[in-house]
Amino acid sequence: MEYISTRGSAPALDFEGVTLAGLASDGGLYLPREWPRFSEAEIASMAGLPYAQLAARVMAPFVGDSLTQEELLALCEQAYGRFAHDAVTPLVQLNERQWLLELFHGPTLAFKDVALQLLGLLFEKFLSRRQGNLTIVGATSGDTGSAAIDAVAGREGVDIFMLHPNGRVSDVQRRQMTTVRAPNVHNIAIEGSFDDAQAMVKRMFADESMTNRFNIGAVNSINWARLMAQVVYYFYAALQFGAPGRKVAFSVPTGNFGDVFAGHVAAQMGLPIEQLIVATNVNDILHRALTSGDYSTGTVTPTATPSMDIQVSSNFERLLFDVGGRDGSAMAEQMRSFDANRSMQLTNAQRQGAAGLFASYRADQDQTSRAMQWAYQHAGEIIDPHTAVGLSAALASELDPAIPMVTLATAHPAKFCDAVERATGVRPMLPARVGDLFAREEAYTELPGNYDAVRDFVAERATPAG
Ligand SMILES: Cc1ncc(COP(=O)(O)O)c(C=O)c1O
Ligand SMILES: N[C@@H](CCOP(=O)(O)O)C(=O)O
Repeated sequence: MEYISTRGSAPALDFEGVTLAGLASDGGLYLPREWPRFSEAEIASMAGLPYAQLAARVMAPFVGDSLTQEELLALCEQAYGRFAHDAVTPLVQLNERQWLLELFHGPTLAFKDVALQLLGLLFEKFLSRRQGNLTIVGATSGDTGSAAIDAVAGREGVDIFMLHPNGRVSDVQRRQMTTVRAPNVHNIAIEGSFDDAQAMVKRMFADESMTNRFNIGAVNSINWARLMAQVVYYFYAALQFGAPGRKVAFSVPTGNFGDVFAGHVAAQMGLPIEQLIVATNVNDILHRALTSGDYSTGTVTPTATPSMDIQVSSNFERLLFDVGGRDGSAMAEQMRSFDANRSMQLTNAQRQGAAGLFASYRADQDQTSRAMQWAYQHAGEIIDPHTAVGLSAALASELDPAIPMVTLATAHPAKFCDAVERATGVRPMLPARVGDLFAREEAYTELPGNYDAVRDFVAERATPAG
């Protein structure tokens, strides 16, 4: 399998290469040169497979010859063996039409674990074949950080520097990052928003004073391997509803557009997905882009769904490239203009290409609270506010009610216990597997929202490439 950059001028790489590279050297994002496609018979033959086996089958075409099938299966069994539910990502029924796909049974209680548990093992495998160290630089609005730190803490040959927006993540999210004690883990709280942190991370990939000394790697969904692993649970859910013979729709709480792009990939691979709903909070740039073609940033508004307080959605570039004609130089020009103006118009091809599969929806705080209340009163389920944004969209959908509607439940409600308690009167408890989170000591460094300060901090502590 060969991977190309959305901006057309970075070298094509194989799976091992894109996993270690993260962002492409031209500033673009890698994706497969062509989508692999399963026949209906191949999809039917996946029904009933345990999660790890299904994962190895779905991901095999993307991995190519970077791993043998046995190696890939062994990594999947190790990664998904750490989940607290036998089904890994169980489906829960809310009523005759509405379902939740619970993605939060991993070690850090959010959907990020599904991909990051595997990515930590992939890094270890690929680094063992090469000499040298990897310096991971990541940005988080709360969940990627803890999942990535859990996945790489204490691993040989890897340092991780995780930037979170100071004061804009929940207490549980912050503590899940800052109470991990391992010499290779460095937490940085920066002044500003997630977008500011993400922009600094991308800048570091383009900074030769850093890339000449360090192998900079990515754990955010700019890394293709993250998205690849997220494709699997769309298959897992759809197969239970009778795919390939029956269609299914998904409502996806969206911020950086990684999770919902994984649904797009599943559809390209032959999964019968009728619709993907991009559900946003009031930071609704994606909803505006999909309904009017206007992709313009505003200021980021802090909400009770902090992990989705994002305006610049990295993976939207992958969609625009894919549905807009796969023209790397046009995409590079469009993104240059976006970077300069903080605003761009989608082309007709991009709008029409997206309209085939995607719908969008924006939930404000009241609608989010009402969805939490609805889940509790009608189905006895306590859900987190991010999931509630998705459920609000799912409940408002006018799609054919015969098509099952699956909302991705992206986080455990206890990660956002204050917001859940305000909406439902119930305070969810943290599962025992996160241990004594509030008794442990925190360690993190506060830095200004200034690239030079972050670069110097990383450069002083990271291990050179070797
Ligand atoms: C709990 C939760 N829900 C939803 C999202 C949005 O997912 P994505 O950024 O892949 O669109 C995030 C952050 O990524 C998250 O942490
Ligand atoms: N919501 C995310 C933001 C980063 O998104 P990613 O999927 O690109 O890592 C978070 O919780 O950190």
